[in-house]
Amino acid sequence: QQQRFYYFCLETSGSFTRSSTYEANLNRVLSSFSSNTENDYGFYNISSGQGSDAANAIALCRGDVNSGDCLDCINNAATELRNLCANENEAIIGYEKCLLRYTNRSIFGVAETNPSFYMWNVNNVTDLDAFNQALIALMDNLSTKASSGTSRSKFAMGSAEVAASQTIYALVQCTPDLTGPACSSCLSQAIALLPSCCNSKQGGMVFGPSCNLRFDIIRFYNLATPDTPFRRRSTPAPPLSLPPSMHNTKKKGKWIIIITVSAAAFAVLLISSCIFFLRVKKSKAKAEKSLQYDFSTIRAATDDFSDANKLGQGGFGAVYKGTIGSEELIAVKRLTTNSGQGDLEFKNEVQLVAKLQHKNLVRLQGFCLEGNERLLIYEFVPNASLDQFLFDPVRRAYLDWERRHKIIRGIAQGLLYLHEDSRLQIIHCNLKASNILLDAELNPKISDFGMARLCALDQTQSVTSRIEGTNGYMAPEYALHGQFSIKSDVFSFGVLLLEILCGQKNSAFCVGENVEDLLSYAWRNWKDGTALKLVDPILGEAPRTEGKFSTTKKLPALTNNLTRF
Ligand SMILES: Nc1ncnc2c1ncn2[C@@H]1O[C@H](COP(=O)(O)OP(=O)(O)OP(=O)(O)O)[C@@H](O)[C@H]1O
Repeated sequence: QQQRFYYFCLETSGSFTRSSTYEANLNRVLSSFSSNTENDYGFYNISSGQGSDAANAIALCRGDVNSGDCLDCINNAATELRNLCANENEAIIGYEKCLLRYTNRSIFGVAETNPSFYMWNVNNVTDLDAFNQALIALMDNLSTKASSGTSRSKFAMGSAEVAASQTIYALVQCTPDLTGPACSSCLSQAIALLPSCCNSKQGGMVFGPSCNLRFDIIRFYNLATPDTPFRRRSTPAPPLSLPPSMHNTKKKGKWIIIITVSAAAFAVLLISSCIFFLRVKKSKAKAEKSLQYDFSTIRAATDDFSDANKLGQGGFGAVYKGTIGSEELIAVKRLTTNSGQGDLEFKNEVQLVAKLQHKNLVRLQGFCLEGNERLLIYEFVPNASLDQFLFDPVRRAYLDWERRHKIIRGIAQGLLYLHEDSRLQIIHCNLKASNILLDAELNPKISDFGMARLCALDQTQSVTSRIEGTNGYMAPEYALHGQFSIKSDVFSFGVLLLEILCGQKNSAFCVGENVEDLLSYAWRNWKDGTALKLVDPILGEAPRTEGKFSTTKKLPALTNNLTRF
């Protein structure tokens, strides 16, 4: 069983339709790994098709993995990625032992650093300064090795002593199609992420499409000699032995050698530390800059926060529609919550939440911070929120069972990502129909996740006061004792699911003329074996034998691109 670390379904490269030429090419590419045995250095680069229908895939196994495990990992990745990413042209998945990406763009030989992903070991190191020094030197050393002209595999692994009792083990790797300088620059950017991801941690990993690195205080790789042909790499390398001349060195000579080496090592460490921290500072400033918007730009984009552009008012502030340039649509949340959070903390939190990207999450594009103004800039999602469809007697008819089912699946996938698959576990705490936005194809996107972090609020207080404890989405232990966990989100998801199924608000549920409590009604009918009574009559009479509902009523046709009602 392979351990999956991350995956991204990338919407930026567009999507394909079922049975399209691109889909056929993609399937061909993904099924050809097993037949392609020429995989020196565990690297595959396979393409099928021409022009915009071309599917290009790259797969790379960790440099110490043998070819059998490598193929198993890649084939499993191909199957999983196709299941996880329904129809995006581009996607990437990473496991402990391999990564796989496909796209309709030409990617061979191109160094790419986005999307990146990192993880860390939760345990802290004891002597931070000594650890960092050893780590920086080791990473720089491995990075030089992997990107040097002699390294055809673009892979290097090794270890460094922190103290007599502690060793750091690390590996770095680029896809072998990169040139040496491209590999070196890719690895520098990955190394520059270490302080923000893994500072003071005993282990960490940074993954990007073209390069990755990992370190730990436990040896996690197989001992093997880098640059031996890939298929022979399962043999352990012989232990290192000192050159005979050194065994014979007299004590005095030994001391000289040690001092010389130490002085040189110290100089290297000093220089690499300076370069390392400069790099980190530069890359952090760059990332912040690209996320930060000027207030004047947003004011112009929203026509000075005009009422005409106001999309609604939520617990954290009003939301406005805006247009940047001639066509980029954004949604701007003008925060009113005065959390007392410092500017730096706010920026850091935005950086973290902006990295959470999934097709079923509303993308946080940036922020604005000027004087008392704090704005969050999101992608604009054109079809408003689920409640505005589901609880509207006319628009509800657009949501046939197929669409509702797709919405439920999407919400579940987005929530799973927040709970389990993202680098930062997020408990939403306020999952409800108005926080599910619908895009032009009625795909659901969860909004308002990470708000407790962005407003530095105590999650219990903020959410209870905003929900006022009565809206029925909260798990009992949360409503009564303020205890929240991913399980409380699952409870809210269950309530939302029932609402989608019956097409009525939990807080205003009626059976005929009688006002009832949706959860009690659902439970009673479930126990009595009459659960179908819950189903929205608009969906038709009964589910088919395989458990799918079908619509008996002819619904008004949806336009390709629904606009906001
Ligand atoms: N990214 C977006 N694109 C389009 N519309 C949005 C976007 N974000 C929010 N909206 C709209 O703005 C309105 C207010 O959203 P907001 O999330 O602030 O409030 P809410 O969900 O009603 O309340 P709460 O703060 O409790 O979550 C909603 O009607 C929503 O449809």
